[in-house]
Amino acid sequence: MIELRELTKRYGGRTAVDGLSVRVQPGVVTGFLGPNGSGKSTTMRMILGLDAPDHGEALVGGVRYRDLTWPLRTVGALLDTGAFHPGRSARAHLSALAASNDIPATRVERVLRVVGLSDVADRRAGTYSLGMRQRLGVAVALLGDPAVLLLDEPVNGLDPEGIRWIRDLLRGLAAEGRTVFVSSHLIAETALTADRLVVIGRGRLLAETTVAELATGGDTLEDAFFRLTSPVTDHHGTDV
Ligand SMILES: Nc1ncnc2c1ncn2[C@@H]1O[C@H](COP(=O)(O)OP(=O)(O)OP(=O)(O)O)[C@@H](O)[C@H]1O
Repeated sequence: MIELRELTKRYGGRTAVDGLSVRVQPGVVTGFLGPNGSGKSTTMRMILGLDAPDHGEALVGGVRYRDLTWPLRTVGALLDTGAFHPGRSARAHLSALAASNDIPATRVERVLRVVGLSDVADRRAGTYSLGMRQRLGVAVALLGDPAVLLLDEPVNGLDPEGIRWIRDLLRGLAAEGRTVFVSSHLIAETALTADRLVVIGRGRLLAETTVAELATGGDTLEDAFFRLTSPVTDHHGTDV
């Protein structure tokens, strides 16, 4: 489980995340939705200890990230798919991470298989397409067999086959009982993957709901999403 308690982050005079309190449950995919600039990435960075909150806290399995003994074995994250050394192969990259996190080497071959990179595992990551880098990012997230997974806009830039692959993978991981928290600004795509939804705008919680509940209002999912977020969005779709 992920628990956010009054999580708050300010940058200068601007509040990027504003008193956010949410529980993200295991066993389902939870979509984390909001317009551009609404604070999704900042929230994820705070959960992962990459940014310090000004107020409140983020707990993973009841523990702050910085207090986890083996973070990679508790929470896997996909934040930035470009963050691989271009001269290193996928296998070398995963093997180094496994060794430094006390993860058995057998996990390397396992996650390479799961993400479909076994056949190209010795090629330099610098030669990978965006979709292959995304798969390598997912392999890193899965390496420690974590109970909690955090993915920031995982379908960005992927082709339809890649999108379907991510969708099936996330649903499978949730069905295994893991907590899967995935951010997006696209309600239609999120509705195909997620069961639960956390919707934010200007850093504040707008709704904690399910896809089914959101769709019962009579209008389309997209209309329901716009209705929720429009008070915090200007006519260009940019957060103001
Ligand atoms: N390092 C930073 N310094 C200053 N302001 C920042 C920083 N990081 C984020 N912000 C601001 O905080 C707000 C929230 O940004 P954040 O990236 O978390 O939103 P987001 O919902 O992930 O947006 P997107 O969907 O566009 O990725 C924005 O106004 C952004 O400009």
